Parts: sequence; C-alpha cells; structure tokens
Amino acid sequence: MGAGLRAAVLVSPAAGRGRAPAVAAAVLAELRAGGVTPELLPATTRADAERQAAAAVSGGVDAVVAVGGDGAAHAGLQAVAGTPTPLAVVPAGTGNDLALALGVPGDPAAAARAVAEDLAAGTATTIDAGRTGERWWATVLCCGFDSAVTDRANRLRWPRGPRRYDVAILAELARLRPRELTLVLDGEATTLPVTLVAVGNTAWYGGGMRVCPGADPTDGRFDVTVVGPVSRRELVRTRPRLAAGTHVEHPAVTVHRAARVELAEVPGGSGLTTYADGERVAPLPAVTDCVPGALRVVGAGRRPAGGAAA
Ligand SMILES: Nc1ncnc2c1ncn2[C@@H]1O[C@H](COP(=O)(O)OP(=O)(O)OP(=O)(O)O)[C@@H](O)[C@H]1O
Repeated sequence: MGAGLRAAVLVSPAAGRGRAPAVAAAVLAELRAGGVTPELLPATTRADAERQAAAAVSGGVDAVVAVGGDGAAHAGLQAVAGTPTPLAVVPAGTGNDLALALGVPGDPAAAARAVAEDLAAGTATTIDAGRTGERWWATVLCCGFDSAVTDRANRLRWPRGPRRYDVAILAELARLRPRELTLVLDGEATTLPVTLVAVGNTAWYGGGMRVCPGADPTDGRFDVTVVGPVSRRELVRTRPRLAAGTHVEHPAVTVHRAARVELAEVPGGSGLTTYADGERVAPLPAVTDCVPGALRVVGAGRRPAGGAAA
C-alpha cells in the first residue's frame, strides 16, 4: 500500500536558529524508513518555497512536509490549501503553534514517523483554514498591538534574534493607545477602540500563547478575541495569562464567533496590517473567511492539542 509514496520536504533555513536544517537529515531518514520517498526542495526564500511546493503538488506528491516553525508551515500551506494534498508539520522552529494545535509529536523524528505512518495507512485529518485576500493561514490572524510589534521587530536591524521582540514590545508599549477599528462579524458591523483583535482558527499564536482558547479548527468558524482599551500596566500584567488562556476573563476582553471577519481602520488610522502564522498577511482593510475543511493534515492527533510532548 505504501509503495510509491512521495513527499516534498520544505526546510525553513533559519527556523529555530538553525534547528530545522539540523534535524532535516533525521526527518528524511524517518520518512524513508516509513516507506516514503522524500524530495527535498532547495528553496532559500519564502517565495521560492511556495513556488516549489506548488509545483510539487501539481506534480502529484502525496504530501508537503514543512520542517521548521509556523512560517515553514505557512509556506507549505499556500501550495496545499484547497487541494486534496495533505500538509505535514515537523516542529523545529521558535514558534510551532500549528504543531501544538494539531497534536503533532514535539520531537522532529517522531513527527516524521507519524507522517509516514499516516501516508502509508492513507489516513488524514481535515481542518478549516483562514483565507485573507490571496493568502491562506492556519493558526491565528492578529491585528493591533501584536501586529505592530511584529512589524516593528521586522524593521529593526538590531538586536538580532528574539531580543528584537523585547525591544519592539517596549517601543510599542511606550506608544500604546487604542485604535478605532470597524469590525464586521458575519455582516454585523461595530466600530470600537481596540488594543488587539485575534482571529483564531486554532487557539495558539506567538509560540504557545493561547489567545483564542476556545478555537476549534473543525467548526467552520473563527473564535475572535477582542481586547478593548487597556492601560500599559494592565496589558503587561494580563499578558502572562495568555499562556493559560485565562485573559478572556478580563473585563476588557470579549470573544465572538464568525465565519467572515472584516477589519478596517477608521479614516486617519495608523496603517495597521495583519499577521498570521507569524507572517505578514495583508494591510487593512482586510476580509477574512474561514474555509471549512480546506486543509488536510497528516501526522497529527498523536497528543492532545496543546498537550505536552508524548
Ligand atoms: N523553505 C523556506 N525557505 C526559505 N525561507 C523560509 C522557508 N520556510 C519558511 N521561510 C521563512 O523563514 C522565516 C522563519 O521560518 P519559521 O517561521 O519556519 O521559523 P521560526 O523559528 O518559527 O522563525 P521565527 O522565530 O523567525 O518566527 C519565516 O519568515 C518564513 O517565511
């Protein structure tokens, strides 16, 4: 049954500060041992990765395996979403929120074994995916404080690594103020001051923060967490509660469900953009749809979503 199985493998060169390339050989070996022929794609940029993965899907591979963090998965997703070809994520990045939500083993070799097992057995899990303009995403789309931090961190030349985020957070905290957004949820519009909006297909973003704790990627809808105006002090004090998802009990936080989410700044806004899977997705105004069952995944369901590695 497993004869002739082929998987295109994307390795995110910088993921996990070099962890993805370091585990790639073990991942390829596990795939081969499980009867799957890996085809390593030589992409060195995100655009190459997307193009090469799309060509591999057209060429009839049985799966696209993304080795890296959520950015690697995001690149693979562009090629497979809306097609029957499944995506596999092998967690080796700084942020592995999709792997966490899907219950993928935390160890890259074990994750690759699970992929080969599912491909050989012909089993896959189907989940929803978000679509904003032409971009697909799988985890959480965010707009507001968090997207401004990521935007700023990406513009900083110094310091390098995760410290960039610390500097960007301090800079954005210093200029923290609510932004007037028009939020349209399944056609119902409200204009309100917000600190951030998180549109969740799955629960986690930012490397293990459970921002949309009730999000279920099989229910055909997003969970939308809206954080209203909060002071700097409250934001700093409430952020640690994101890990457990208890921030939703804060009086400034509301949670909504919708299949279509439209976000726009009121005129004179500050040029906000949206990020999803840790990647820049689209500037405002942005319309996002939950596309039911758009993504098939293999190697998932080996532990509870968000659970500790088995
Ligand atoms: N195959 C690839 N080739 C080149 N670049 C890629 C590839 N896959 C992903 N990238 C890009 O590399 C960056 C980092 O990758 P990824 O998100 O997988 O790792 P990470 O460790 O979680 O990264 P970060 O900590 O920077 O978020 C992303 O911006 C992504 O777009």
